[in-house]
Amino acid sequence: MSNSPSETCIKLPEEMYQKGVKHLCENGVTKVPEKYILPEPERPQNMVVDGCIDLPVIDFAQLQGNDRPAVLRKLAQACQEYGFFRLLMLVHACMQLTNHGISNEVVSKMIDVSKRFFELPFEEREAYMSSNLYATVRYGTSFNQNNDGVFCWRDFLKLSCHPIQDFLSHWPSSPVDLREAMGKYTSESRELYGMVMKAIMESLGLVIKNDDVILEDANQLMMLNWYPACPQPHLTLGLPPHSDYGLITLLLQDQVEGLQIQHKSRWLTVKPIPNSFVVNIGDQFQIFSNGRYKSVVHRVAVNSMSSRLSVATLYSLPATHNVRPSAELVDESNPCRYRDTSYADFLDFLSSSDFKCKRFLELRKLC
Ligand SMILES: O=C(O)CCC(=O)C(=O)O
Ligand SMILES: [Fe+2]
Repeated sequence: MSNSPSETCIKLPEEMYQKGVKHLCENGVTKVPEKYILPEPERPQNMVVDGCIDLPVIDFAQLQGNDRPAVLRKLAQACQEYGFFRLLMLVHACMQLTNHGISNEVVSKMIDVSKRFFELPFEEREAYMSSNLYATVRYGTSFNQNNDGVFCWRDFLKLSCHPIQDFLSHWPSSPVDLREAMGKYTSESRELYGMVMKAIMESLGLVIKNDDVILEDANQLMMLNWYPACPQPHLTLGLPPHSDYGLITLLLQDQVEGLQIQHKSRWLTVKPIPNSFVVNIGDQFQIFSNGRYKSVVHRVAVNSMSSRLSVATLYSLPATHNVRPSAELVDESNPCRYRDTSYADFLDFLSSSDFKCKRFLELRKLC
């Protein structure tokens, strides 16, 4: 399909776009407005999509059991080759797992209450809108609505989560069960993060103590992403190609597919599978591992049939900490590959970047 001829292109006042995609759809938009239409080469159907990817599966029960060394080897391979893996929470439906980090009930309540948040009347959601990137509770749209030339087909609610007692009372009070359901999810997700991070460190041959800053003080941020069903999904994207900034991201998604990862120059769709999380390495961990583990570019496609929800919990070093390659992973044959990076460097990048440049890591490379 060619770029839509201007006479058929919908153009709306800028403030309409700032209110988000859900608001547009609620106001009867039946075609994708010009603001969301990507240049032809960047449209999803013009980049090779090569089917689905079976991400390496890390079975949480096995990771906690006698097979740990073998699972850690698999984990190392997944982080080197894909930068992504699937964390399977339950192996057999009938098996009672203890210590498995997060319960099905907490996960399904989290998905349910998130969907109900996005279904609230616009006036209620709007109360949390802010263009301030530092806001600890922020409802917004697109990737970076302050800068994006072309907008993405996504609305989001961003919540700071750690320490929870500092933030819970600022989170939306509607739906009435939001704070309780998301508070529980946040705490259980953090437990899971601790176990996953210890395993990732161990897979690199590193030991991490419970009071290490990476465990105890890691910043925790939750991104609730809502991708409304889109009348012309071939023209736009839910999220543009990007890598995540932090250490690792734990991604929970509903049953609608949309996430695609770049692997050997191809775009591959990650099928949603119940009882599992998708875990990916972020830029900070690529730097920390001196390039051993990969922070992989991914994006989100939208579709005309269903809206989609995902909850990305991003763990990163506290804003006061610089990230640099671990001394234990630097030697003569593995020279230091990245310059020291502060959170301020990242925010500078974020506020200056546009839709086409989402590769913060490239700017931090030494060789
Ligand atoms: O919606 C998804 O599947 C991915 C979301 C994502 O990449 C992000 O929030 O950084
Ligand atoms: Fe992401």
